[in-house]
Amino acid sequence: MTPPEPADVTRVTCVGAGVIGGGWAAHFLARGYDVTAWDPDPEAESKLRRLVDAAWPALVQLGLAEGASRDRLTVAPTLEGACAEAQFVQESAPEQLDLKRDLLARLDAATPPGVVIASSTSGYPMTDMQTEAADPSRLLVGHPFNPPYLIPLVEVVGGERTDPDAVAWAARFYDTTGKSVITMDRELPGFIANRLQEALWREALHMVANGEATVREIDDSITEGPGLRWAFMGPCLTFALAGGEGGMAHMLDHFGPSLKAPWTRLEAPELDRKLYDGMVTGCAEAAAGRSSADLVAERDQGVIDVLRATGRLPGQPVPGRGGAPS
Ligand SMILES: NC(=O)C1=CN([C@@H]2O[C@H](COP(=O)(O)OP(=O)(O)OC[C@H]3O[C@@H](n4cnc5c(N)ncnc54)[C@H](O)[C@@H]3O)[C@@H](O)[C@H]2O)C=CC1
Ligand SMILES: C[N+](C)(C)CC(=O)CC(=O)[O-]
Repeated sequence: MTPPEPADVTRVTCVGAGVIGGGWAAHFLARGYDVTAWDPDPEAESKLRRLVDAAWPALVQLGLAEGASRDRLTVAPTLEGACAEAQFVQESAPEQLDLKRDLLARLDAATPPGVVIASSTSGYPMTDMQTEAADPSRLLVGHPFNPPYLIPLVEVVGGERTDPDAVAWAARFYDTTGKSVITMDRELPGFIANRLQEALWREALHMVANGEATVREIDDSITEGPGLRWAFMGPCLTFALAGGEGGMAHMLDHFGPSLKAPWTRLEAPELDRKLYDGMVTGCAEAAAGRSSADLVAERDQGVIDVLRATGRLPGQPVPGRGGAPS
């Protein structure tokens, strides 16, 4: 059986309904889909509905699709029931390889033939996860960014046994739902964005472990500095401007040698108790009394303000900037 045309999809299933599965559910609901969720946690439904309720004001600001409603969310009692009529499945279960392998095989068995099944994994190659499925050809990675209902990017990539047509279908489907898609033609652990984020994160952990900087200084160094540029211009083009009229060529001539300077320490630090506690305490200090719900609301408003200011709200196309959500 072939999957429906991406534009004809009306029903989406989200398996695993935590931070990311719930965020995907909010995204699809806001875009006017019927969403069925399944999660083995008995508390999952109340957590999911709380997450969707917290996300909804931001989604209303962005503009809901015609017919979009939180009433179109159903929580199924079984995985099989959740998948029986799915036209697309987004898996967002915990990041454990054996769990993903078994779960993807179960999803494959429960989902109508031809329907594409995407994993939200943050870094496992699909080749390593599709090993147990009877039909691995429809399994692929659709890696989102938190929160999936606001951050446009999704990285799409198949495994060795994925049908390229399934990858192309998923890219078109995500695009239809308003996501900004990067389709990768090969597997890289961590894909593109997490490979970049991981380098920054590793250095942040080293600085905290060594007492070189506090959590707050690290966060301020990005939000008051490079992060302002990165919202609309990537690190490569930004650094080309560091070369003045000479552009990237002058930038490389000038600063190339510092690539060999000990600015970075590429081995991951040991995540021992001291570092763990230092990060947790440092984040509590940086939150300065704001609850997790306060921070989610602040983040959501901040992302919307940035999207608006940089012309990336629906219907705000800006020349030279790809991937505006529709
Ligand atoms: N948290 C983040 O910032 C991001 C996470 N991801 C990926 O999304 C996936 C989910 O991560 P989170 O939502 O952060 O985790 P989470 O811990 O918030 O949620 C995971 C959910 O999966 C459920 N679950 C447990 N066992 C399950 C099973 N066998 N089948 C189905 N569901 C099961 C849990 O009850 C929980 O509700 C992971 O693969 C992660 O790497 C991707 C992008 C960003
Ligand atoms: C922390 N994380 C590695 C799970 C983050 C991601 O995968 C993407 C994101 O939201 O930054």
